[in-house]
Amino acid sequence: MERGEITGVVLAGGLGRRMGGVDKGLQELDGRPLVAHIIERLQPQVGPLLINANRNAEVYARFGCPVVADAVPDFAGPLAGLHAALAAASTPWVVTVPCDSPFLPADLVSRLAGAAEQASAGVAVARTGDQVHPVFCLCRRELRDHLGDYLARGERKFTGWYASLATVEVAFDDQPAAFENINTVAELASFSRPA
Ligand SMILES: Nc1nc2c(ncn2[C@@H]2O[C@H](COP(=O)(O)OP(=O)(O)OP(=O)(O)O)[C@@H](O)[C@H]2O)c(=O)[nH]1
Repeated sequence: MERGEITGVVLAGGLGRRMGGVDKGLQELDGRPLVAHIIERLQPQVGPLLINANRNAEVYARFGCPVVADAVPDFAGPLAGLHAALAAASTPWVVTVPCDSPFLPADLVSRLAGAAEQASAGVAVARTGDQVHPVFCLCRRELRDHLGDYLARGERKFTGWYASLATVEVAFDDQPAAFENINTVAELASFSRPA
């Protein structure tokens, strides 16, 4: 799979409750919004980029890529963001990353893509140790309707969605710190780049 066949999606559509309800993707780390850190890491790994956000669309638009909101109402979780991205993307593959893991692996997409191809899987997700990180998800665009049906049934769990699909988990045990995420104001204040 070529890099240009993959749309990168920054998931920034959450409510940020543990941070007091702020728009997490716009909170600053080292003087720049989290979303800017993510774009810097993700852009070289993909073709087109999208931001998925449910608030402050005009602010996110300043980062130079299309902004898409969830179609499923009421903050249905990150799967709603993936669904919105699958509907908006024009490439055969989409990869999502959360807005709150600013030092995501530089080889994230190539490793997910290589594993998906090798296993003929439609979904590839990252894992470190026993912990699966389903919001780091590469998936085929043609799974949009399958995901739409799942959400329409009121289902919300990421792992439940892909359980019935050909899926591969890709171990990143060489760089677990790259998956650390920021949930609270205190974590934002003390967050540092992995060694
Ligand atoms: N599109 C979309 N993305 C979401 C939604 N909820 C969470 N996310 C994203 O999923 C990723 C992980 O989010 P969490 O930290 O679990 O949720 P959050 O809303 O950001 O923060 P909390 O409310 O503190 O849990 C982040 O990138 C969020 O932006 C949602 O309802 N819609």
